[in-house]
Amino acid sequence: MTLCRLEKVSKTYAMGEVVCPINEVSLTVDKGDFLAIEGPSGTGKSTLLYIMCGLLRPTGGDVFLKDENLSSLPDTKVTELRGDLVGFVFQETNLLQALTVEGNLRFAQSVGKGKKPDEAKISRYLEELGLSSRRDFLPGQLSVGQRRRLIVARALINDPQLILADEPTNDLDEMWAGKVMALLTGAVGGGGAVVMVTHNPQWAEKATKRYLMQEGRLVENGQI
Ligand SMILES: Nc1ncnc2c1ncn2[C@@H]1O[C@H](COP(=O)(O)OP(=O)(O)OP(=O)(O)O)[C@@H](O)[C@H]1O
Repeated sequence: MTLCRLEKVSKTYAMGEVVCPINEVSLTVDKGDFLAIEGPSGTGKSTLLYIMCGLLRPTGGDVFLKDENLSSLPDTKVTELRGDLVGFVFQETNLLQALTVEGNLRFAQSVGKGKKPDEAKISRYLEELGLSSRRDFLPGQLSVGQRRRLIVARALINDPQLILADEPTNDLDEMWAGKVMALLTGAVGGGGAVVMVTHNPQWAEKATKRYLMQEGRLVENGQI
């Protein structure tokens, strides 16, 4: 089953200089896929993930989440669809600074598809990601790596079918990076799909398909 499909998607930014990081990219993400996207800094990898879930509208082409063409939907509907289907591991740690670790996860549950608190699941993720002793801390009181793990927990807490992960192992030591990769792989095994942007070939090797972002195009098995 296809979870996300891009058809000849392009994106141009016009902030003085015109930049076209994405140029007629087509891609299909099916259940069971674990895609890694690699490529030099500034080549449009984050832009692509944002477009895939409707956080950013493309300049051209079509984006489908399941069977819904996002270009024909208003922002409110796109937000709803994204909440039902997608978990996003942001590269920037954009946590809610006034809420505790546990509060951030509870908030994510309240706006997610179930809209119900599930304390047992929160405790399980805190345990798995080594944050149990920090559950009452504010994000500003965490280490950078702990914040990264919280961002991962937040993305997974609603069991999304499609996980878009932007450099999810950044700031993590080998042990925690391995744990995050195991959670992502487990989500794929459980019937989901992952698209992961990474600069780390060791983790990219765990994917079922590898792509290189190069001059606005996605090249399968491309070499840096
Ligand atoms: N909001 C924006 N306005 C104008 N230009 C932008 C905007 N966002 C990104 N860009 C430009 O688009 C290009 C691609 O950026 P993007 O963040 O997608 O790259 P990336 O491959 O994810 O980079 P990195 O590996 O460093 O995270 C960059 O040249 C960047 O300057």
